Amino acid sequence: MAGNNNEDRVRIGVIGGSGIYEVDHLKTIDEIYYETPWGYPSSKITIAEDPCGFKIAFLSRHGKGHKYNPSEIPTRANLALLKNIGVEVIIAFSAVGSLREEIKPKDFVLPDQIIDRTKGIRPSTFFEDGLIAHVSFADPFNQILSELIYKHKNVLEEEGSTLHQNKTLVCMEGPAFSTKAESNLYRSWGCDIINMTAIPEAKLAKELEIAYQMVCMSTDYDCWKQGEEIVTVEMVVNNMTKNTANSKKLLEAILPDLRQSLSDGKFESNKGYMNHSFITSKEVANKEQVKKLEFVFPDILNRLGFSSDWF
Ligand SMILES: CSC[C@H]1O[C@H](OP(=O)(O)O)[C@H](O)[C@@H]1O
Ligand SMILES: Nc1ncnc2[nH]cnc12
Repeated sequence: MAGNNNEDRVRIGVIGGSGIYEVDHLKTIDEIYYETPWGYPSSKITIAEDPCGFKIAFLSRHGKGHKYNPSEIPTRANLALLKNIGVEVIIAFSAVGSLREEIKPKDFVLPDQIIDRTKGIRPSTFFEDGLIAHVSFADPFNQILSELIYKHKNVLEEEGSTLHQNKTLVCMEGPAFSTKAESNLYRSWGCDIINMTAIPEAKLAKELEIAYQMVCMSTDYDCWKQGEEIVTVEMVVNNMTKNTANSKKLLEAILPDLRQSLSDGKFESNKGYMNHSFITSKEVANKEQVKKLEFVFPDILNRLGFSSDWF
C-alpha cells in the first residue's frame, strides 16, 4: 500500500470533478480509504498505474455517483489524505461555465487567479482552534504546473479544443447557478470562468505546500449570453461526457513530463514557506490541534518545536 514511506510515495494526485469519477483507462493497483483528523474523504483514493508503470492517486471530489454538493465536500479530509500518502502535486479537474465569448463549450482553461464568492460556510483552513498560521494566497495556482500542462495543448487542439491559460475564475457557493445580474457582474469584474469548487480546495492545497493547478473544462455560457441556452445540469453533463475523453488524453500526455519534473526537483521552490507561516507561540498552542496537524505536517511541527510529546 502507498504510504508515507519515501520509496512507495505516490507523488501526483488527480482530483476528478463533475463527470470524472474514475480513471478507468489506467490500471488500478490499490485503494486507500481511512479517516483523517478532519473526517473521511469524499471517496476512496485509487492508486492507478499508467502503461509505463507510473502511479497516480485519484480522488473523486463529489464521491462516486456525485453525492456531495459543492458546499458539503469534505475538502480538508480529501487534501489531508492525499498529503498523508505523500502527494506533492495535484491536477484538479473542474467543469466550469464560460463568461467569455472566446472560451467555447468544450474548451479547456488553466486559471491563474480566483475571486472567492463562497459564503464562508465551508471550512477553509487547517489552522484554527489555538494553532494559527497564515499563508500567502496571492497566486492560488502553481505556475510551473500550469506551464507544464500548457506545453501539451496540441493534444487538445487535435481534438478541436483550445487550451486557454492565465484566466480568472470566480468560485460561487451554489448549488443553484447564478442570476443573469451576477453573471454580468462577474464579467464586469474581469472574471473569465465560473465554478463552485476552487475554494477551499486551492486554499487548503496552498496550506499543505502542495503544488496545485485546476484544469477547467468549459461546459456552458452560464446565463449571460443572449441567444445561448441557459446552463442546466443536462448541458454540463453532456459536454463533460465529450470532455472526459479529452481530459484523459491530456493527463496521459502530461504524466511523463510531470514525473521528470518531479525527479528534477522542479517543484522544490513550492516548499518551505510553511516554516515561516506559524504565528502561535508554543506556550499557548492547543495540543489537540498540534496532534491533528501532525497528520499533514510531521516534520515542520517538530522542527518548530511543537510536539505531541506533550501528551
Ligand atoms: C454539475 S454542474 C455544477 C458543478 O459542476 C462543477 O463541479 P466540479 O468543479 O467538481 O467539476 C461546479 O464546480 C459545480 O460543483
Ligand atoms: N455555469 C456554471 N456555474 C457554476 N459552476 C458551473 N460548472 C459548470 N458550469 C457552471
